[in-house]
Amino acid sequence: MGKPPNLYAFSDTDELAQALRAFVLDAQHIAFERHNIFRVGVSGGSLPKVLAKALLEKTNGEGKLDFKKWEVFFADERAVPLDHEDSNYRLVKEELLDKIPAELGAPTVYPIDVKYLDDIQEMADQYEQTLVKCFAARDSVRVPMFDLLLLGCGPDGHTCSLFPNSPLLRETEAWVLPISDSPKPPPKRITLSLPVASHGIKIGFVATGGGKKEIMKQIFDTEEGHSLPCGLINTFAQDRVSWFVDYPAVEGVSFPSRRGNL
Ligand SMILES: O=C1O[C@H](COP(=O)(O)O)[C@@H](O)[C@H](O)[C@H]1O
Repeated sequence: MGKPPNLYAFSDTDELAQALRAFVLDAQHIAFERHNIFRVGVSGGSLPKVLAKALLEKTNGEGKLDFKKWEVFFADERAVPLDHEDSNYRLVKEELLDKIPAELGAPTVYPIDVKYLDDIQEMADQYEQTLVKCFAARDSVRVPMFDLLLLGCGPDGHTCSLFPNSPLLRETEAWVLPISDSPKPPPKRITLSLPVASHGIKIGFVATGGGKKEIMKQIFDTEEGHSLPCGLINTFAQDRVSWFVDYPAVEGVSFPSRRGNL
């Protein structure tokens, strides 16, 4: 596998959130040094709640989040209105964005263009154009490099809206892809392609709860797990990937996890 990903396990989500905060602060620091802006791709699902705990709860910890220099993009999004209960934007907004204290500044957020709810190819193309404008022209950058990608892992090993055995996993050119038959509802979505979802300076996965332990065993302990979407990102991005999990999610996993500390 080359350089293996980092697997950090914690006794509860409070501890996990503290470590995730340190990880995000580190990524922010690297990004500010690099280009004084912090480009983050976020997922929906269970991630926004844990992320909000990491970023909003007061800690004694060092480091300041400077949200006004953040640009927030969506690793995947469902083709629904932005206030719909299935919208990843709505989830991230309600869990995190709406709760950021004014003194920390407000990020620039890039939701999908809901004009294209009935044409997901066009929606994906438009979102790709958004990335092109923010990250530099497509001609000069083959694949955009996020400062930080924050991803989830479904119980089937999907991440973003890249599902196991999907032909979308073979895409090498497009940055953003439409999907019309997602096995998990709602069916119509857009997603970062695998090359983009693997192209973060840092990539953080968050997976919690016993419901994830079987898939974690597959991803980390089996050969077949390497071809699951999460496993492919581990393989491509190697030690740029860090997993933040709780003990129930790695019960029975043999791959070495570091307990409690980054
Ligand atoms: O459908 C989705 O699922 C994944 C995983 O969700 P989780 O609830 O198991 O963490 C999520 O990362 C993705 O953004 C979402 O659209």
